[in-house]
Amino acid sequence: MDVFKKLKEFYWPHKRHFILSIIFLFVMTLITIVYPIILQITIDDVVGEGRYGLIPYLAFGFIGIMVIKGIATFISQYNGDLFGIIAVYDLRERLYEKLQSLPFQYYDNAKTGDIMSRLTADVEGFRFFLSFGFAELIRLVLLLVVTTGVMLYYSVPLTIVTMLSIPFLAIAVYKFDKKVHPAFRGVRKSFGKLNTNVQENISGINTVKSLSREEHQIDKFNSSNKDYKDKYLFTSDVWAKYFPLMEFLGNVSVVMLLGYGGYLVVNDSLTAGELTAFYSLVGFIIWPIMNLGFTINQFSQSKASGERLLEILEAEETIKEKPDAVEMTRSLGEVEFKNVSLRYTEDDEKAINQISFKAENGKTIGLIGATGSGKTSVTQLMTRFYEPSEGSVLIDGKEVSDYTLRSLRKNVGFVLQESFLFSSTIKANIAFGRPEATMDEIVESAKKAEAHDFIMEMPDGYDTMLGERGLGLSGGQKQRIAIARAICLDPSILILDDATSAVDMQTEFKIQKALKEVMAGRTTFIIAHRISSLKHADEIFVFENGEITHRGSHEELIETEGQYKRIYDIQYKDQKALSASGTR
Ligand SMILES: Nc1ncnc2c1ncn2[C@@H]1O[C@H](COP(=O)(O)OP(=O)(O)OP(=O)(O)O)[C@@H](O)[C@H]1O
Repeated sequence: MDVFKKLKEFYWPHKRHFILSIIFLFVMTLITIVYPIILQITIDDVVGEGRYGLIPYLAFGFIGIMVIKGIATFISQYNGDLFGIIAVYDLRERLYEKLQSLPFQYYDNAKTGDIMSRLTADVEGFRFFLSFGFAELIRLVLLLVVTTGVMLYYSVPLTIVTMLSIPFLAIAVYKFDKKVHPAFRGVRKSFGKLNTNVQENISGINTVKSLSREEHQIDKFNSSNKDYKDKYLFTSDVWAKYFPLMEFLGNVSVVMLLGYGGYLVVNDSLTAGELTAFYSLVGFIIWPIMNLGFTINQFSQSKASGERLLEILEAEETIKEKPDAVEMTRSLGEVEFKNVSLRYTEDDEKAINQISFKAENGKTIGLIGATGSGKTSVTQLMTRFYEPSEGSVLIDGKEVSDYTLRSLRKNVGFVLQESFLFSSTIKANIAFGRPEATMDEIVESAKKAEAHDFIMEMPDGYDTMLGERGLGLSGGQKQRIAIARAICLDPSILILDDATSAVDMQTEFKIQKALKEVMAGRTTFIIAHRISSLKHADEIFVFENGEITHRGSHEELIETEGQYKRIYDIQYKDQKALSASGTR
């Protein structure tokens, strides 16, 4: 029950609907119990004693209580449903908010398909129990108590005999739950995996097709699909084994009732009407107890779902805002690293090691080095995507952790190697970081990013809808929209992480010309593998194994023996050879 206790804050505020539903459930249940009593009166008094004048009263009385039962059923079901629907509405909202606030570290290991299945199937599983399962359990207890009361009123010994097999039934139900709960947890997990498979395949369809790995993907899906099927079949197996046992135990009750009850009627200790009423009443107990298997089934599913939802809700938010965090208004763009090291996880080597530098406002810093040398890691610390393991990162002389996350990130614009475009209009994509931007500002940003001309050639211009992940645009076009998005944000610090690697040299030259204007007055970090992309930087840092091994201007670095000069020689060798042959 721990899961339900922990998730109480979502459903308990709506207890009004639950209580209403339960009150009318009481009414419904009590009326149900009246049926066998009417049956008993009809058999014993009307048929047995020939008092046919009672028939109209019984008939109208019966219709009357049917109407009341109908109304009670409506109110009970409607409120029960409402209770579940409203509770999971809040829950879904909170889950989504939590997903937005979880740090990058969480997403490093998370699988999209699995998260999706938690937000959909697991939330639904939880709702189903809130809406129906809870009420069903209460109905069962109620039926047990009231029915047993009426049975005891008719005949104490017959009640005892009839109830003899009930403890065995209860044990079978308990054992069933013990088996079925872990099985359902397995089913939920497997469904998450299945979803992950589908989602990854669709997201990576280009890679799958270009490497002709469709067969492999199909096999992978089939194995997940089979695992899901097997897990589900296992629960069916448990269900199929226990259900006949429970039914058998239920029927033992009925046999004992008919045997002993018949004996009592023959001995005139019980009337025929009372035996008939007893028979119906036993059905009211046996069915819900057998049904308890189904309700427990639901309960197990929703408990397993609740556990998976709690895993998200309770995931640690490693990057928290301080209670006294200050707003960063317009940053000056002064970035300083003091002996900063970063280790992504305890077991990892340091991704960056003892980095120190100071970038004055308005300056352009180039970062170059082999892949995995730590360039991106440096920039991710500026926006607190990750927290440094040692040292401090300062902006405008203050630790980045002293600022509110929102204001900090509003001041830093990123253009990544592969930026994400949403399936929305071009206009909305450019203004994503600043939805209040005017149309003029959007167009201005696009012009600076050399994107305006191709946008205008599109059928609906800025209102053109983009496909998922910007499908329908070339790599270079997508990149220019991403650059326009960063320009539109008007940040004090701009980070271009391999931003122009997807465009051809000519477009890169054009974008760089535009970016020069954009970079004016902002501190810019350019991460690039091409020297041409960063040679105009005020200072260039050369990264090797997480450390800055050389720093200086382009001119200084090509005069120094080292990594930068080696890269320069490789990239410009052909050019030098060409010009040498030209001068000969
Ligand atoms: N999210 C992460 N979790 C764990 N390790 C990471 C993560 N991101 C990067 N790393 C590791 O940190 C090191 C530095 O990576 P980083 O991305 O900073 O390099 P980079 O110089 O930007 O490389 P590239 O030029 O390929 O983009 C690498 O060894 C990488 O494997």
